[in-house]
Amino acid sequence: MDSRKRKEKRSLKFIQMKNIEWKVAQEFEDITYKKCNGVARIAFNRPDVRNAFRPKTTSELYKAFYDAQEDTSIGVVLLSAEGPSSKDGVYSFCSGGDQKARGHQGYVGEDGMHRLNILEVQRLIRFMTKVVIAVVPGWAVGGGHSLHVVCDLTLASKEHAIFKQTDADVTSFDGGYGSAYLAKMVGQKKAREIFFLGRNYSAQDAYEMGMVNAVIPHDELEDTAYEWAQEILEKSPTSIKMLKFAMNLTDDGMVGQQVFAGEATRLAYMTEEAKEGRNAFLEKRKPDFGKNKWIP
Ligand SMILES: CC(C)(COP(=O)(O)OP(=O)(O)OC[C@H]1O[C@@H](n2cnc3c(N)ncnc32)[C@H](O)[C@@H]1OP(=O)(O)O)[C@@H](O)C(=O)NCCC(=O)NCCSC(=O)CCC(=O)c1ccccc1C(=O)O
Repeated sequence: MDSRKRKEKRSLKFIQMKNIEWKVAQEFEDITYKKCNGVARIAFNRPDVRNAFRPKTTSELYKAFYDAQEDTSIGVVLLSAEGPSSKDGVYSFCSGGDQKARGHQGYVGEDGMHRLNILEVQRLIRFMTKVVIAVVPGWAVGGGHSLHVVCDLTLASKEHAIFKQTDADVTSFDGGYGSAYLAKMVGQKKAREIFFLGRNYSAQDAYEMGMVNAVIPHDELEDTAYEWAQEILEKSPTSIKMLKFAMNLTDDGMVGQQVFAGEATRLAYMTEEAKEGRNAFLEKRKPDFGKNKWIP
């Protein structure tokens, strides 16, 4: 493509970007959930407590992510946050588990049950067939930090994003994606530093470590995330899904293999060979898979 065509394409994208008309997909209390042109935007909405999650939040997150997964018009999900805080104007992505909701065995919801259900949200993000982009406008702390780690991509506010791991301050430890996968991303020494010292890291620090894809001026963060989503949506859905699961596979053990193989089975189902296998069974005859089909 010549540079003129590339410029035209970019300006078309810019027009599309400026015409973002988010439509509310479902009303929730602790999150907002909107959709526009193949993109779902799920955002924490407790800015006054730095977007800490309580059981209601995680259950709403799960419902919204599940809906986005089931919606065939959606290819990319932005996990973002509303804000800033009405109390002090500070921006947050998420500050992890709401310590006020923490009980003896987990986080206690309105039903009185002690739960650890942010891990279910993490698994849904990890195993869903759509790309999930963490859009970090401010603090990403504790379980909020782990959430950005588990997302496929992370975009961070140049001015306000701060990455910090406080798990070891409050006797919590995300021993799964939050730490072990982080170590794959930034290296063992750096991951240990992040968890053992609990320091603050800027968007630029996080970018240099390899846990953030791009540092974006705050005012352009949401539009840029939408633009990245639109670029992804131009690609082959099958390729994107298989690439995500291929990259997950080695870190996810047998479950990673299962998820990848499940999608490979779906591709096999779509062949004439598979249809013949099914039809032969239903017609109570021997399948005829044909000759010269054993391609090298
Ligand atoms: C995020 C901070 C560093 C921001 O600091 P600062 O800007 O100075 O703001 P503050 O004045 O501290 O906070 C403003 C306001 O918000 C309230 N708040 C902030 N964070 C939380 C929180 N996590 N829970 C409850 N409330 C919070 C704070 O109290 C203030 O309220 P006021 O009423 O205005 O006083 C800083 O706030 C901070 O360090 N926050 C705590 C971060 C933290 O430790 N988070 C928990 C880490 S552990 C975790 O996330 C569990 C993850 C998890 O769920 C999990 C992981 C692995 C296995 C299982 C599980 C599981 O399911 O449990």
